[in-house]
Amino acid sequence: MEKPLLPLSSQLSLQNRVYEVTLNSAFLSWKEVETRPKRTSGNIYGPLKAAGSHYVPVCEIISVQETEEDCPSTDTGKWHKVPQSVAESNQHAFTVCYVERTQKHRWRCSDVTLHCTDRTLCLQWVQAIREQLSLLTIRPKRLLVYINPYGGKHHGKRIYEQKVAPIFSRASISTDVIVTEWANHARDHLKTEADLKKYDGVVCVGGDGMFSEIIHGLISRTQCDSGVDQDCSDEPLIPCSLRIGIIPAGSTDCICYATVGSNDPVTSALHIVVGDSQPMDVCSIHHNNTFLRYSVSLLGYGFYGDVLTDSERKRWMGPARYDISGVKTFLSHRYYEGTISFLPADENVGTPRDKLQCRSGCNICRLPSADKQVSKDEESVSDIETKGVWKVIRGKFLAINAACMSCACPRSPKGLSPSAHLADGTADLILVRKCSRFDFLRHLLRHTNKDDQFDHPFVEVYRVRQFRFTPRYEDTDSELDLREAEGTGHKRFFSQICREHPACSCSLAHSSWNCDGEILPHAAIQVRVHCQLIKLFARGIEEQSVFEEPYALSAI
Ligand SMILES: Nc1ncnc2c1ncn2[C@@H]1O[C@H](COP(=O)(O)OP(=O)(O)OP(=O)(O)O)[C@@H](O)[C@H]1O
Ligand SMILES: CCCCCCCCCCCCC/C=C/[C@@H](O)[C@H](CO)NC(=O)CCCCC
Ligand SMILES: [Ca+2]
Repeated sequence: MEKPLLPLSSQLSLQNRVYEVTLNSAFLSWKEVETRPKRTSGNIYGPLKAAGSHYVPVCEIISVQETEEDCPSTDTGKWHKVPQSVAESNQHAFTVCYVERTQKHRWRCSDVTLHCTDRTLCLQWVQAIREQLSLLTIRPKRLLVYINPYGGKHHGKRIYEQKVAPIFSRASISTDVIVTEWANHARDHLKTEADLKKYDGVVCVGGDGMFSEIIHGLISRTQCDSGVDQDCSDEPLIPCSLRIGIIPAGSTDCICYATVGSNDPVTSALHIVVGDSQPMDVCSIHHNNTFLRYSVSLLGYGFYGDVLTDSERKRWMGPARYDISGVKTFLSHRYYEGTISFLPADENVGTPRDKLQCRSGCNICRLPSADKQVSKDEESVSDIETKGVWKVIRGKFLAINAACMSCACPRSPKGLSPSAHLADGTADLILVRKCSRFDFLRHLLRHTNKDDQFDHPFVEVYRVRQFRFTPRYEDTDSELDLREAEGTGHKRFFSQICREHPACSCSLAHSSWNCDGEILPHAAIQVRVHCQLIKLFARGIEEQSVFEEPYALSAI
């Protein structure tokens, strides 16, 4: 068959109505054709108004296939599939599967089956659409999938098999699937074993902790292959080339929610299929000259560190563990002393309180940042950063949080820092100073409603590129001793007394850092944001108008 020329246009039928169907390089459209009813006793009724126009962007078509029509069997009267070749002439049809937007940023697969008068026309349509799809080279063809069977409510395997695998197979994506057998299985496999050249992306089925494993594996592998020493906190890191898809199956699923707008496995699978790409910042965390971990969502000392420490003992409860530990930690109302020093970001990346939320195609994330200029100017990141002025803040804090992105999640739909950006090379540093329980509750509750959680005299927020934290107890050896001692009732008693009587020079009160849901082994840390170090199969949260009026005719 000859190569079909575009635009291709035919009159095809859909649910017994005739449609003008057109394919060009951007859209597939179908529009009902004006029809005149048959003449009866010389009267003409009409013309009837043309109704129902539909536009599907080619980049949102998932697949096309020739359709097998259902016909009644002559002997049994039951319905069964008849291969297209033996079907009646008008029953030649093809089905196009495409993305449909529903509520709350969710995507669904929708189908349209168009009937042709003959098979040649039908095959011409299938071929033309397939050809357009083959031009979309950003779409992944081969994926490496890791499933954490124990994330969230332990539904990861079922979610993948029932909701995601059928979509991948419909989109002709081939997969190698690994169901993890131990913690850090995925990380270590990516770091040392996986033949990454075979794949166009990596898919993570699980929660934020599982995603963290994947990025640690990929980032370490990339640095190792390029000879970059991760222990050296000054050295710029090499961006990872493979994109990562997240199929949410965890307890918080904040990275998925904040990059897609929902924690829905089908939506995430469709963002992977269409080959979306969203760059993301990553924080590196060092203790002296030792690399500790990477973080993309929350780095929290004090309140969120304590919630996590307590909730780890309650893993068996599933996602509810965070609510129980949250209430317990809130009631304990502990505060911590320490010093934060930070390097503020330039003004042109906005401020944490400017209410300019990061959305699909965000202008702030497209600005060249200090980090991104490095290769152009042949100037090292540290040269640029030392030109800034470090600020130092000392005090008593209930919480010290750093968010590289909004950290929106079902618990807090606007997130920990609603105006933080996914890919601007900065993090928002939030300091919650010691205040009353009542005030802290008001602050926490504002994460769940429209009020500004930073609009309190005891809360400060800064947009930063780097920061350091030193707890008041300085001696790192005693830090470890304390951790070991915490288990004994005797020490816990004295530690409590010391917290409540700060005049006592012991200063035993200490917390831990919650790093994307993992506890860090040190409290004294140095953090630096690496602009756009990784890429996800996502596009950021779409503006609501895209959902309300998809492809309004006036816009085309
Ligand atoms: N096969 C496995 N057995 C035990 N632990 C695993 C396995 N695979 C992965 N893990 C670990 O399980 C931890 C939790 O996983 P995950 O993030 O998927 O779920 P979650 O903690 O319920 O969700 P969230 O991180 O969103 O709060 C991760 O730290 C990961 O390293
Ligand atoms: C009394 C009302 C209180 C309401 C408070 C709501 C505040 C919610 C802000 C949520 C911010 C989540 C940030 C994401 C953190 C993840 O990297 C991490 C791993 O999944 N999850 C937690 O640490 C789990 C953190 C859970 C905290 C409760
Ligand atoms: Ca950022």
